[in-house]
Amino acid sequence: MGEIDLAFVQEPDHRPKLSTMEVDEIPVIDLSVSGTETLASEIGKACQKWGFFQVINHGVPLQSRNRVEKVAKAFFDLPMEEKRKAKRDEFNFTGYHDEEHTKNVRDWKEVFDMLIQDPTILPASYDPDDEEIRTYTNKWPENPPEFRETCQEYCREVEKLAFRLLELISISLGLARNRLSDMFKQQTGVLRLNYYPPCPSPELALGIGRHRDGGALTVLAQDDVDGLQIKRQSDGEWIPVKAIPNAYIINVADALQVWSNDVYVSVEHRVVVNSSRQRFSIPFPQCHSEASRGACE
Ligand SMILES: O=C(O)CCC(=O)C(=O)O
Ligand SMILES: [Fe+2]
Repeated sequence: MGEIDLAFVQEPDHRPKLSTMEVDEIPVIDLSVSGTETLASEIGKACQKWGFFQVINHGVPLQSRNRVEKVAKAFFDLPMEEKRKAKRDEFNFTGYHDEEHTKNVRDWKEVFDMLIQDPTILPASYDPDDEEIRTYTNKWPENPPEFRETCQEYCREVEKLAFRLLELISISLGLARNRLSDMFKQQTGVLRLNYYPPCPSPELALGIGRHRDGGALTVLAQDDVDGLQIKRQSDGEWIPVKAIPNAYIINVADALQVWSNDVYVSVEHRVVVNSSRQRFSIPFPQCHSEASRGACE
């Protein structure tokens, strides 16, 4: 089957069409202009119709984002044996990983996962009667030396944006401003660095197969290489999300769909790879332990 391992090959129905179609439909919301009520209403409409929107003038310092992008590139550029020193293991899911599967097909990507709250204490199982807990800690690479501090600083900045968005979403649902954000005093999210290397058969594989995100919402930074596609609700077509420099892509995740009684939608998305350019993205999921257990109010 061509030049890639069969483990990466999608079933024919799920292979991407590598068209150059560009669609500019997903709402772009400027967080610096309108008043709170207007913003909440725009966001609410986007969450209903698309489950996705982009934000500009969002308050995350560009310097902090540039720095984290730089250390991510430097880390994934390291030789494989160096990256594997920070590899995930069976006891701790943090660190480097290059064997993730989505829907049983291997993704064409490498990732680095770090806990936003270190240590993070989580229930040992999804069984609500199981009292056992597990403690997880971060695994940091030695190189680049500024990796840890840079990522931690970025997490603090992007978390402020995630909380602001949760407040606006709460207002948009007719709830008190802090109704949703109050559930996140105990943060259990994992900041992920995604690296998609060039792929010799981009018509057969995906950077990430189709999926919906867990948690409440995801705040995603992507670079200038397109690749993210979402499944349009109106007709089930896969449409690309155009990268706007320095914007964030926000998507409703599963817990928010449940909390909104299915008014807001957690939409399927995937990542298409290409044969010439590498791509980087950084998702920040807003999660908490009840959401990650699936036990939502
Ligand atoms: O790389 C992207 O643009 C999307 C990443 C994503 O969907 C995920 O990590 O869940
Ligand atoms: Fe995702």
